[in-house]
Amino acid sequence: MNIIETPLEGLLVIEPKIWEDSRGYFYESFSAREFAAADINAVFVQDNQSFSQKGTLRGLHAQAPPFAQGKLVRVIQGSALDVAVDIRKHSVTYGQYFSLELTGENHKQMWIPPGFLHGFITLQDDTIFTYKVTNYYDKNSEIGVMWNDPTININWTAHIAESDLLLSDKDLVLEAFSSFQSPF
Ligand SMILES: Cc1cn([C@H]2C[C@H](O)[C@@H](COP(=O)(O)OP(=O)(O)O[C@H]3O[C@H](C)C(=O)[C@H](O)[C@H]3O)O2)c(=O)[nH]c1=O
Repeated sequence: MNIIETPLEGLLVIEPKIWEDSRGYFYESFSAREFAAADINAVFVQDNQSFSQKGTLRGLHAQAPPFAQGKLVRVIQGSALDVAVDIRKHSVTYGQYFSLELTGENHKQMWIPPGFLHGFITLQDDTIFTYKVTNYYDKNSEIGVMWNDPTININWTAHIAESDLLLSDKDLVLEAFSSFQSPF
């Protein structure tokens, strides 16, 4: 697998080796041996999967310590613009984001260590988004910032009209970044 660093220290793009033949394709979607060889410190305890129609925006979410999660994210079917926001208080890139289109065709993944808000917007109907996490879900540890916070200023809607967005009630009332107290 190819590992590509991003401008946010620790946040990585992973391009697995794809084996294609007349039947289709095969690839190792995760290898603890490859992660160890790349010195990526991650022990996964839970896999998540969500199914969304085009224009669904989930985020910006994280879990606070001691339930902070590292996430290995990918799209199995469809496509999504995936976004990670650095909320490590002492990071030189605090408040900055990185985004990448993950699709069922490009097989790209993102390793998002603890200390980042995560979210995505789906760009096609019937998009299946799946990810491995390094800690269990803990509802009381959930933290979040509004998807359209003007300080972070994520360009979500280059592909989707804002009027077509689908968000949960929870995601309509998350915090403003200006008042957000990061626990990282
Ligand atoms: C996250 C989670 C949720 N749930 C249950 C509890 C909720 O009633 C229901 C739907 O959860 P939610 O609306 O929070 O799902 P998303 O909006 O996709 O949340 C995720 O969105 C962004 C993209 C993330 O990176 C996080 O993993 C997560 O916050 O699933 C569980 O049982 N286990 C879990 O790990």
